[in-house]
Amino acid sequence: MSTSDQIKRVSIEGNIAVGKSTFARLLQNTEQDWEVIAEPVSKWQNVDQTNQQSEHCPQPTSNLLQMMYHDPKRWSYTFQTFSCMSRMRSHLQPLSAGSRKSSGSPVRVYERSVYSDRYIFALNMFELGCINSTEWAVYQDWHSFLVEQFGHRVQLEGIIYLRASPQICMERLGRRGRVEEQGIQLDYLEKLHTRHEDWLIHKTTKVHFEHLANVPVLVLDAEVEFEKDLKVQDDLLTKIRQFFSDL
Ligand SMILES: Nc1ncnc2c1ncn2[C@@H]1O[C@H](COP(=O)(O)OP(=O)(O)OP(=O)(O)O)[C@@H](O)[C@H]1O
Ligand SMILES: Nc1nc(=O)c2ncn([C@H]3C[C@H](O)[C@@H](CO)O3)c2[nH]1
Repeated sequence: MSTSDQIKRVSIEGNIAVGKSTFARLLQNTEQDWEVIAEPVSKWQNVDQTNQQSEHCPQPTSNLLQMMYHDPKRWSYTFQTFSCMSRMRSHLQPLSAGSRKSSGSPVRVYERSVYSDRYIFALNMFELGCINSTEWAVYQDWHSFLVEQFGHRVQLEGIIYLRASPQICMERLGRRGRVEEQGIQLDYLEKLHTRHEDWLIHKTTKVHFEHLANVPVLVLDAEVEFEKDLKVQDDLLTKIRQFFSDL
């Protein structure tokens, strides 16, 4: 078996600002065999336009994250195509040299996935009326096609769900102060919270891939402050080690 067949692929899922990046950094700094792939937010904030430069379009980048939050009806479909393609690229990225050489059991951890792109965000935008029914049909068609074509290369062996109330996420979002997110209301985080609960806890979201319906989910209480508390970190890491070894 090659290393790429042995590797376990896990995504970290959770509401906006629940602490995924913070948690992912903790994992990255814990074990060499754990490779973390960050969410490609900076790509969304800097869409490269250098190939299309002309007198009418002189700026080399545009901030699609900002555009989506500013005018969601106009930009949500475009955003979801771009976010999902960038997540596909992350899933397909070759293994790092460290993971290839690993004699242990390498785990690749993604911050979100092509599945949360569809079953959390795109679905939510459709339900909010920011993606119309034609756009939703087109999105689902190419999403299913690509996931089926790439097969095991985009499959997950496990999901870690960082769970916290929308109110806690709202406070953390405010503290983080990312400029594009300043207009986000609690109501939006509540809707995303419900989407996560339906998908990962109640399992009532209809998913279109057999492996995804049966994927193990580890639910972690993300309300606790773990950034500076070593005891809490230790408890979380014990759960993670057990989860990874059971996959
Ligand atoms: N367990 C925690 N307790 C208290 N504050 C936290 C905790 N985890 C993260 N934070 C803080 O909350 C803010 C958001 O965290 P982070 O950027 O990791 O969220 P995220 O889930 O990756 O966000 P996004 O959904 O935008 O990718 C940061 O300011 C971080 O320092
Ligand atoms: N509409 C929409 N669709 C997505 O697939 C998606 N993924 C992340 N985000 C937003 C949440 C944070 O503000 C910021 C960083 O996570 O980007 C998304 N927004």
